[in-house]
Amino acid sequence: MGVPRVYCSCEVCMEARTGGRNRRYRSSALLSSSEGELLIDCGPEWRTQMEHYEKRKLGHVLITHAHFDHIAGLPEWADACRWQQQSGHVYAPADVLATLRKMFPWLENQLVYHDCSSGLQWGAWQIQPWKVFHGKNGYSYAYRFDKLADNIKLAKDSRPYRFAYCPDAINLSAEQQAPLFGLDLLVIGTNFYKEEADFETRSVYDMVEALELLAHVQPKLTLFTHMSHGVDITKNYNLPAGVNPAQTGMQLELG
Ligand SMILES: O=c1ccn([C@@H]2O[C@H](COP(=O)(O)O)[C@@H](O)[C@H]2O)c(=O)[nH]1
Repeated sequence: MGVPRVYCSCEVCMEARTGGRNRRYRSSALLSSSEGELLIDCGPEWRTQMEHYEKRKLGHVLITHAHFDHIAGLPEWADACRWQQQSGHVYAPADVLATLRKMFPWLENQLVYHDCSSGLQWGAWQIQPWKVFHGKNGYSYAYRFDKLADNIKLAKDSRPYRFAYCPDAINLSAEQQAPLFGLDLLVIGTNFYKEEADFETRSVYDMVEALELLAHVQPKLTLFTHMSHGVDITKNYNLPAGVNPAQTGMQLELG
């Protein structure tokens, strides 16, 4: 979630406006591989971030669900593609693509839609979507990324890298938790440290609930993303080893 919230003057939002450690964009990640770059979600800060990283081109975007904070950058990207006389490629399950068609009927002039319901191979990565409960907002998709074994012999007892990206979920069923086992890295959304609102009004895990999930699925490393003003990054939440809040611009070597 973006911080500061325009309507809010809480301590976290005020710190974001002044000190800036709590200033956060909507969640998104860029996967670089031998195949090129794949952006995961394309929110309203897409242009700001492209400018910040001095990037002029983007060819491929994977979408978790068609909510404003994950797709609002698509029209601007499509416009950039038009001026660069290139096609952009969007990957999402069929129902997400159908919603995008209704919301932005003109985008397919410039963007090519690919239904990835049955998975997608991206360079060394096998990518698989699965449906996750998104509370009052219905459902979203999460993605699991399994690195394909290459010719390099792996050390004994090691195996190719696996990670999952799950920004918008809450109260996952046992079946929905299954792809979260055996991960090297889990990126999971937590709006608040502890959210006090009624469960029926909520849509994303808080950190306290996510820590219970982590104790069960036991990823080697976890990054919390999608943090709203319910998380004060200047505070010490005494998170366990291997669990950290994500930071804008952070980079990780995957495997
Ligand atoms: O149907 C919907 C519901 C919400 N949104 C956008 O999602 C965020 C709020 O996200 P949470 O996942 O509930 O934290 C906000 O930007 C809404 O505008 C939507 O686009 N469509």
